[in-house]
Amino acid sequence: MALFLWLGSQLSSLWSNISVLGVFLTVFTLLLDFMKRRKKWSHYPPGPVSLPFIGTMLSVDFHNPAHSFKQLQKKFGNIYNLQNCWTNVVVLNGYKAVKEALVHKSEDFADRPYLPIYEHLGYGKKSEGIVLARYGHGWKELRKFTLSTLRNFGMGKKSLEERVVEEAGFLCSTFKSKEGHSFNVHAPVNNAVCNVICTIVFGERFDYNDETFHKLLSFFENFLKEETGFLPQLLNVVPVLVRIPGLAQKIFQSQKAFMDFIDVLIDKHRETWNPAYTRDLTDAFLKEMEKGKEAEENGFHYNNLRLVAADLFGAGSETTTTTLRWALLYMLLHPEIQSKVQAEIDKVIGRERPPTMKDQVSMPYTNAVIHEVQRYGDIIPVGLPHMTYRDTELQGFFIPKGTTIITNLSSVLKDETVWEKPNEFYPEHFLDVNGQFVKPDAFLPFSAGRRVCLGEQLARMELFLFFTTLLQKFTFVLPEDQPRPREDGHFALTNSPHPYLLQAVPR
Ligand code: HEM
Repeated sequence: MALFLWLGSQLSSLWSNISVLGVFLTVFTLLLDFMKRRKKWSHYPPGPVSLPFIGTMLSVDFHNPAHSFKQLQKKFGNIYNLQNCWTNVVVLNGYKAVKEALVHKSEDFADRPYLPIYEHLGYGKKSEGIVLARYGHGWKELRKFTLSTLRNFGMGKKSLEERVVEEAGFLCSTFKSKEGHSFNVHAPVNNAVCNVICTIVFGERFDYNDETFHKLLSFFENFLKEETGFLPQLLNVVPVLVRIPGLAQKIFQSQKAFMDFIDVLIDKHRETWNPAYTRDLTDAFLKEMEKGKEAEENGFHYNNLRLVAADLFGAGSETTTTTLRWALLYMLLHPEIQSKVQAEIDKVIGRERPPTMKDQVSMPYTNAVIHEVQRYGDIIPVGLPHMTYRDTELQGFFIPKGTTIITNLSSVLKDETVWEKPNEFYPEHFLDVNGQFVKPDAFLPFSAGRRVCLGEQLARMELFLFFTTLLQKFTFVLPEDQPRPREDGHFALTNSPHPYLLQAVPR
C-alpha cells in the first residue's frame, strides 16, 4: 500500500513537472516565434496581422494569389508585407511600384529566394540553373551563355524563324486533319511550342503522335500542378519538412519523372556528341564543360546542364502555349476582331506565302491584338519571386536585404491608372489615333530589369508566326453545341484558360 502511495506521489510530481515543462516550452516557443516575426525596422510596409507560426499565410488563397493580392492592395496600398511562417515577403502592386523596383533599382531586387522544394531534382548551392539561381556570378555566366547560344542558333535571325514557320505548318496540318470537327487545341499547340524548345536544346523535334513526347508533356503539366497551393509554400519556408527522406519524391512525382526524362535525353545526346560540330544548346554546353576547372567553377557542369535544359522547357513551353490558347479563345469570343486580323493578313501577306517577322511592322492591328492577348490573358499574374540583394528603400518604405519580393504583374497589366479599359479585351490599347502600333510602358508580361524573361524575343517571334499562320489558314468558330467559353482563368503558376472546344474552318 505504502509503495502505491509513494508511486502515486512520484507520478503526480512527475506530471506536474511535465506540465511546468510543457508550459515553459510553449511560452518559450511562442516568444521565439514572436521574436522571429517581430519587425524591428521603422518604415517597413504595412500588412495583415501575423499569427503565431503561420504568419499571414491564411490571408492568401494560394490557388488564386492574384485575387488575394488585389484585396490586400485595397486595404494596405501598393506596397505591403506578408509573412510566410518566418519568411518576410513584400508584395509590389501597380505599374509605378513594380517599375521602380525592377527597372530603377534593378540590382537591389535581382536576387531569388532559395526554394528547397527543388532540392530533390538536384537543385542546390552549386547547381541552380538560371530561373531559380541566386543573383551573382554563376547566374550571370549561365544567362550570358544561354542568350548568346540562342542568338547563334538564330534567335531573332532567319534559321530559327524558319524552324518556327515549319512547325506552324505541322500545326496547321493537324488542325486540317480535324476536318472541321470540334477539338481542344491544347495538345497540338503544346506539341508545336515544345518542339521549338526541343529543337533548340536537343536539336530534334517529335512527331505529334509520339508516345514519349506525350509522356513528357503530361509530366510537365503535372509538374506545375504539384507546385501550386498551400503545401509547396509551406515546404519552402519550413525546409526541414521537405528534407524528410522520401517525402519530396512522393509529393513531387511528376517533377522527378520530368527530370528523369531530361536526363535520358541528355544521355542519348552525349552518346552521339562530336566536339567538332555543335548541333544545339546541349552540344554548346558540353563544349563549355570540356574547358576544365575554370568552366566548372563558372557553373558549366553536368547538373547545371540538366537544370538549364529543364529551365528552358519549363519557362518556354507552358507560357507560350497558354498565350496561344488565350489568343484562339479571344478570337472565338470576338469574331469581329478575328475578321480584322484576317483582313490585314490577306492584305500584307496573302493566303499562300508563310508569314515572316518582317511582316510584323506592316501589321499594326495584328500586333496590337497579340499584345492585348498577353495583357488581358495575364498569364504569369504574380511573376516569379524575387529577393532583395541588399537593404533598400521603395516609395518611402524600408525593405531589408533577403526579403522575398512578389511583383504582382497582374496589377500592372490591369492597372486602372494606366489602361483605358483594363478589364476588357481591347486591342486599341496598343494603337494610336492613326492606327499605328504603340507599346505603353506598363506592358510588362515578360517582367523587366535584370531578371527580365530571357526568352522574350523567341516568345514574341513564336506568338507572331504561329498566330498569323493559323489565322491565315483557318477561321475559328465556337461549335454550336458548346457553351460560351469562360473568360476567367485557372491558376497553376500560369493563368490558363479552362478547357474549350473550337472548330477550325479552312479558309
Ligand atoms: C509568352 C511567353 C513568355 C512569357 C509571358 C514569359 C514571362 C516570363 C516572366 C514573367 C519571367 C520572370 C521574370 C522575373 O523574374 O522578373 C520569365 C523568366 C524567364 N523566362 Fe520567360 N516567358 C515567356 C517565354 C519564355 C521562353 C520561350 C523562354 C525560353 C527560351 C523563357 C525563358 C525564361 C527564363 C530562362 C527566365 C528566367 C530569367 C532569369 O531568372 O534570369 N521564357 N519569363
